[in-house]
Amino acid sequence: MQTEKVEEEEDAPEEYVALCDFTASGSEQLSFITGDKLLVHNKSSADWWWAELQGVIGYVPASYLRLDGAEEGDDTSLEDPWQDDEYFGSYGTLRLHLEMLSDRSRTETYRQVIVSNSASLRDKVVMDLGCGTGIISMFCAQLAKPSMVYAVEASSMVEHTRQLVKQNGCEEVVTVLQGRAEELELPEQVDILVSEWMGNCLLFEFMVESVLLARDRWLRDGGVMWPSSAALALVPCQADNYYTEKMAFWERPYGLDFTPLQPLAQQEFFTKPKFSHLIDPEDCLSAPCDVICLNMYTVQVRDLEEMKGEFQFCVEKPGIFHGFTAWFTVQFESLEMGGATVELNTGPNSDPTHWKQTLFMLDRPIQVYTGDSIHGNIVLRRNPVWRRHMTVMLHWNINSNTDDCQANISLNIHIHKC
Ligand SMILES: NC(=[NH2+])NCCC[C@H]1O[C@@H](n2cnc3c(N)ncnc32)[C@H](O)[C@@H]1O
Repeated sequence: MQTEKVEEEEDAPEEYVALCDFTASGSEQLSFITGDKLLVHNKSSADWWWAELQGVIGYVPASYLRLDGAEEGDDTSLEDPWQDDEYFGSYGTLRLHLEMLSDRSRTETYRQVIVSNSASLRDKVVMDLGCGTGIISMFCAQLAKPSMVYAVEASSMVEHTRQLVKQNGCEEVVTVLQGRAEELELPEQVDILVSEWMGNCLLFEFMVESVLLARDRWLRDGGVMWPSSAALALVPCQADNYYTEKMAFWERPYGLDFTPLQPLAQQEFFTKPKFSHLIDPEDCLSAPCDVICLNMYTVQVRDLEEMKGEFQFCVEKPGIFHGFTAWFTVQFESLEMGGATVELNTGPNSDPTHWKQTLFMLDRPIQVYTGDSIHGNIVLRRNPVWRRHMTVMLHWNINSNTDDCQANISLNIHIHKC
C-alpha cells in the first residue's frame, strides 16, 4: 500500500462515499468500508479510480462509490442495482435474439435435448424461463407432446413471442407469460424447468439467480432442471497477438519510444477480461480444468455471492504464459434413467458459440517450460452493489525446475471486474 503523501492537486479532488466494503487484493489498491469518504484524485479509467483515504492512496472500484451529497434519489441508477431497464431493454430488440438464434451450437444443443427426450416429455408441464423469441418452447411443442409449456419472458419481446407461437401453430401447448419468472404466478408446478441463462464466464448477468428462485418456487419435487449442471473451465494460455496489439505496440510506434505509456496500457487493457476472445487450441499451455461446478438442484442463491475454485496445471509445452482463458460447459441430464447426458461446451475444442471465451491477461508475461506447475485459486465475487456484475480474482504460483533451480514465483493477485 503506497503511503506517500498526496501532493496538492491543482483541481480539488471530489469526495465520494463508499456504498459497500471493498478489500484490496493488490498493493496498488485501497481497501475501504461502507460509508468511508474517499477523495478521488484521478478517474484513470471507467472502472478504477485513483483515490485517497486518510492520507493513503490507491486504486478503488468506481462502481462502489457515489458522489458525496448526492442523495439516493439523485442517482436513479442506484435504485436499479439490477439495471433492469437497461437489461430487459436490450432484450426488447432483435439484436441479442438474432445473435443467440444465429448461434447454431447453442440452439441445436437445446433442440437435441428436446428430441432425445421427446418420449419422456409427453404430458409433462414445462417452464421455459427467459424464453426470448420462444424457440425452446416451440421446439417442445413441435418435437414432443408436453401437456403445457409456460414460456416466461420479462422483456417487451414477449408480444412478438406470442405472435410467433401462434404463427407456428403452437398456441395449444405454449402459454406465453410476461414478467420476471421469480415474481409471476404460475397456475401449477412444473415437471421441467428449462432455461438458457448462461452469460459470459458462465455467470455474468446473474440470470442464474432468477432460475434458482423459480426452481425453489415452481419446480415440483423430483422435477428436472435443464441445464442440470454447469462448470467454469480455465486454462493457462499464450495470447501473443493480444499482447502485441495492446502492450508491445508502445515499444516503437513510428520509430518513437512510447514505453512510458505501458503502465497505463496495463491498467486500461489488462485489468478487465477480454470477453470476445477466441483462443486457438495451440495457445493452451496445459489441459484445462473445471474450477467451479454448479449442481443446479442444490446450489443456492447465497452461494453465488462468492465462488472459489482451486487449480493445478502442468505445463505441457514451453511457451509464454500471457494469461488464463475461461469458458463454460453445461450438461442436460436425460429424463430417462440411464439415458445419455447432452452437453454444450463453449471451449476451444468445440464448435464456436456467441459466448466465445474470456481472456484474463497477467500484469506481465512469463516464460514457462514443460513440467512447470501453475497452481492457485480463482474467486468469483458478486458485486454487492451492481447485482449483474462480478469481480474475478486469480492468485497463482509457478513452480519451475528449469536450469536445475527451484524457482517459486509468487505473483500478485490479479483483479478483473466484469
Ligand atoms: N443466456 C443469456 N445470458 N441470455 C439469454 C436469455 C435471456 C432472455 O431471458 C429473459 N430474462 C432474463 N431474466 C429473466 C427473468 N428473471 N424473468 C423472465 N425473463 C428473463 C431476457 O429478457 C432475455 O429475453
